[in-house]
Amino acid sequence: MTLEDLKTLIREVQDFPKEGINFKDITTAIKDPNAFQYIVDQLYLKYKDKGITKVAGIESRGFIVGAALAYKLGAGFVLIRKQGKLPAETIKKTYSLEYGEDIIEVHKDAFNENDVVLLHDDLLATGGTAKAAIDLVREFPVKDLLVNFIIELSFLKGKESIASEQNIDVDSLIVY
Ligand SMILES: O=P(O)(O)OC[C@H]1O[C@H](OP(=O)(O)OP(=O)(O)O)[C@H](O)[C@@H]1O
Ligand SMILES: Nc1ncnc2[nH]cnc12
Repeated sequence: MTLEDLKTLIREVQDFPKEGINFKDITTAIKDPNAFQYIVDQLYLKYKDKGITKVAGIESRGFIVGAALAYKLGAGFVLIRKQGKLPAETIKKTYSLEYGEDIIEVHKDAFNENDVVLLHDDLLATGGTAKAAIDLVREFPVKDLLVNFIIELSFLKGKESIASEQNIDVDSLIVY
């Protein structure tokens, strides 16, 4: 498996969920055992020496590889969820994304001062979701925060909007 092989396994669906959106569908990649293993292994190689204590995955597509990666790194896993799904006390952020608006939240006891957090999602588009998730993690006194995506849509400038102002290590496996 190579990055080029992986790219061919990501399906593009035109006009989903709205007209004008070219949706990058990872389901066709992660159902392939070699591709799924390749994604997790590539991210593991990048982060294995960074002292990551917790991977925080963004609902829902950020849970899939995020949880596998946390297991492989020997880290814990934290759920950043859409509003109303987490049972205990939370903190929340409203955000806009490429095709709408939403609220995400995380449990108030999710992180502590010993944590080096790797925030993970499948895809970076406008950066609205990631920025809200970064703001959530930044409410905790964590040691460090790194951010990772499987896919970045660079023409939407999401990386600029999250990395430049906040000086954060942001990386993506595939850039379109
Ligand atoms: O950079 P942005 O413009 O904010 O868009 C990126 C977000 O959009 C998608 O999630 P979606 O809200 O569709 O939810 P899902 O993972 O549950 O499908 C994707 O998984 C990212 O979380
Ligand atoms: N174009 C896109 N494809 C898949 N997920 C997305 N989330 C936001 N924009 C997206």
